[in-house]
Amino acid sequence: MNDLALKAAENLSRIRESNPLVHNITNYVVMNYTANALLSLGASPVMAHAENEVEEMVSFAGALVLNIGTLSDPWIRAMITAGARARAMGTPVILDPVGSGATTLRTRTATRIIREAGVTLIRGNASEILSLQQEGSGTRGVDAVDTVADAANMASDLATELGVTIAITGPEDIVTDGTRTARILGGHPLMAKVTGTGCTATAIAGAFAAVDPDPFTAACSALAFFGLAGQRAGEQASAPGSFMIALLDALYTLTPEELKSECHIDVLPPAETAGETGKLSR
Ligand SMILES: Nc1ncnc2c1ncn2[C@@H]1O[C@H](COP(=O)(O)OP(=O)(O)OP(=O)(O)O)[C@@H](O)[C@H]1O
Ligand SMILES: Cc1ncsc1CCO
Ligand SMILES: [Mg+2]
Repeated sequence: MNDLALKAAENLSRIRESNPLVHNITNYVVMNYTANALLSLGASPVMAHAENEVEEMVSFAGALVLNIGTLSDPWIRAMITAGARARAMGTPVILDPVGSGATTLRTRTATRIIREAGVTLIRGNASEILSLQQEGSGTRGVDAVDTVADAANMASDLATELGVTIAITGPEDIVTDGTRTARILGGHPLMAKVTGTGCTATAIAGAFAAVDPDPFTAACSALAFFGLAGQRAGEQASAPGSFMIALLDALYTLTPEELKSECHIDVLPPAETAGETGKLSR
């Protein structure tokens, strides 16, 4: 057990005690599941995307989650407006750049939100994160076509350049703020067979950011918690439908004590990051 595991347990307790409101401007595909995931975890979700409502809503939220999964122009304006208000209030803003790299609209919107909406934490799969630096990345849709190791090699520099924390998910997860880097293990292959588990990881990161002012430790805590819940769900269910339900249940039943003793978070040395086959130099 290390300090990050202790912090994860403390953050989970804080969420369950304080029930933070998480304002989500998210996609149609995952709205219901992510709202249920936040409720199971112990947070309070609200989905609100009307341009003339988001400033008021975000003003009493503990965190704002922006997800570009099903974009349209009014939603983009709402995300920028909500982000600006969150930034002015010092409220954490978490971005999920769903499908960034697949189309020009997605890539441009993701980078615009990062510039204009006060983003503190970005959570995406490897291809989405790579696209934030490389024009013309090979993403075809919302699923990753690159490995976590590919993206981890550049994420630390990108985090420094953008002044944000970056979380890359996949079979293993990497979190970096440019100075500190951690690897989180856990989860289950069925997580990639249920749509929106990445969006759910991002929403959960919103709940942790609402109780932890350090986006790096908030992201490590959230992914360690979600990874352990995925592992538990995989022990209960062997196919995607029942896995979805088992995952929601695991978010509800996992205790801070279990998280502290069973989660897998490794702090990586400054000059190294991890790949699926071992350590890679940055
Ligand atoms: N093969 C795997 N083994 C273990 N955990 C996994 C695996 N694939 C994904 N995960 C976990 O699933 C969650 C979602 O990660 P993923 O990278 O698939 O997101 P995503 O591609 O953005 O998903 P979506 O777009 O469907 O929301 C993360 O918590 C990650 O750790
Ligand atoms: C499948 C899909 N398409 C747009 S958003 C989304 C949910 C997973 O990212
Ligand atoms: Mg995604």
